Amino acid sequence: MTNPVSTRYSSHPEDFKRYTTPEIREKFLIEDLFKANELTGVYTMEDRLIVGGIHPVDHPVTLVAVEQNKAEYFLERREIGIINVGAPTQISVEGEIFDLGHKEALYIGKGNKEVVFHPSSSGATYLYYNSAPAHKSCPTKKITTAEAEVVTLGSLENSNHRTINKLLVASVLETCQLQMGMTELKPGSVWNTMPSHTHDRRMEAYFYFDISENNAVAHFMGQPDETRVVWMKNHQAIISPPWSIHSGAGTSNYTFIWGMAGENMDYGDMDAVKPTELR
Ligand SMILES: O=C(O)C(=O)C[C@H](O)C(=O)CO
Ligand SMILES: [Zn+2]
Repeated sequence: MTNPVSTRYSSHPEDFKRYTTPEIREKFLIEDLFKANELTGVYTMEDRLIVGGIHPVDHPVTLVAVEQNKAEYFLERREIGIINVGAPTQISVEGEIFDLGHKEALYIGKGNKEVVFHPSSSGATYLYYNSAPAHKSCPTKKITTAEAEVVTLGSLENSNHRTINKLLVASVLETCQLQMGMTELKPGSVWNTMPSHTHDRRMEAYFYFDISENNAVAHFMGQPDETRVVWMKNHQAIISPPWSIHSGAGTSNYTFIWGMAGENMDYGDMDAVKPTELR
């Protein structure tokens, strides 16, 4: 069987400035996350995060080690966070069943051998995941938006009114280095992460969804003094190296999942950049 997870190497910010649009898309954009009855992924050398999708259609999908792990099983030295962006479904971990509703998250700690993703009985199953190396086993836990740390930022006047649901963060549960959450833009607002920021201590990945038909998101990346744009469609993800801003403006409102790994677990550790400082 071919390896369902491909490798992407890290880029130097000076090299990034010389990339063409197709090169930026090839190195950072992840276009086809969901394939029927498969787990797909990209293993980025940016903090070794694996970013991917699981799409069980007519039979369950099992989490198995990929070539990059060189391990007996996927979670031998890793943790994983999964957010359901499709119909309510079930995930079994060492035989224990977790019911995962739309926009709910499941954290599974290092050391769990048997993880099975089941097709939903009530619609299409789309599970988005991030996985990071882990040094110890933290308890497996489901987190709903009611259990998340929720903050509302921005305003309609600034077109950036949004709710940040911090699902898998240190204030909600214990993880080794993974942090994940979901930001929902209010109707009429289109800007995420504006004012923007970088955090050299952590890389980040964004996954855009709930983008309605014929709409798209212009995702901005690069060092603050020399940015580039990547046009993104529904169900696409993008890798943000630690030196890069990660902001987006949609042609309509949308939702996205952010995930981070790296040096610290402090969600608020960001180096803010004013809109007037961007180039
Ligand atoms: O809209 C936002 O602002 C975000 O969602 C920001 C992300 O959570 C982020 O970049 C965390 O570092
Ligand atoms: Zn960030």
